[in-house]
Amino acid sequence: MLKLGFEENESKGKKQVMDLGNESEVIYIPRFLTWDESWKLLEYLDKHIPWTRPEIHVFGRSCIQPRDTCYVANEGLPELRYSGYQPPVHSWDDYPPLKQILAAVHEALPGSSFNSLLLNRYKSGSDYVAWHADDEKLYGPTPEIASVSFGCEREFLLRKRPTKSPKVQVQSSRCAEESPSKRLKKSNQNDQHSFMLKHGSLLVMKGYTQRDWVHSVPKRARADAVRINLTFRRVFQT
Ligand SMILES: O=C(O)CCC(=O)C(=O)O
Ligand SMILES: [Fe+2]
Repeated sequence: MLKLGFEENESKGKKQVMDLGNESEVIYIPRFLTWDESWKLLEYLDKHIPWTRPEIHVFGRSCIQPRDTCYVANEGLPELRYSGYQPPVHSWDDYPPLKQILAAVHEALPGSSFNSLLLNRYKSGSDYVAWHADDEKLYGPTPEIASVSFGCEREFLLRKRPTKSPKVQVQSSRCAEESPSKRLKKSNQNDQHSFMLKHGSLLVMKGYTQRDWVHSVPKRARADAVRINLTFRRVFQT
């Protein structure tokens, strides 16, 4: 099996470390994987992953998740459940390239040990993920989440949760429609951040980012090509 090389050098593009305050941090490495290996991986993932577009349930309403998804995890972990949906668990062994990407991510993030992976496929600019936090209990209080992107560049937004009555504005739904731009206008400059997630990039959310911030990938009319995103997570045994 070919090793995807993670080397700490200039060719990775500038590594950005963003301190969000209160022990929340985001790291962004634009050229984590090379352009060529990223195209091969995109092609492989598009073709071989058993994508589904499940029905999810939010606040008593059901809707079709506005993107394709697949879940891969180690055996014997507590099951993931979000928006009333429990994704079937697939095995790493059936998708060797996922293990290669996992190894490269582990190499880039010393001390990390991810045991699960949520994959998303955005077929076009009308696919999206609504504002949410990956704050499911099974990830613990300070989850490290490593996100690798392939294909069409899409905007990844981070927004601080309001300090008062946090539940009011935050959608735990990942399918609800809302206009991020309207909300963004109201908030402070330091309470919102945007990253154009490049083909082959790595973005890491750390510390209390899931407790204090929400994130989304909004619809974009002009994004006309497929994007695949992989988020590696560690599920804790209870
Ligand atoms: O596609 C992305 O960049 C983010 C996906 C995400 O936030 C999630 O799957 O929880
Ligand atoms: Fe997320």
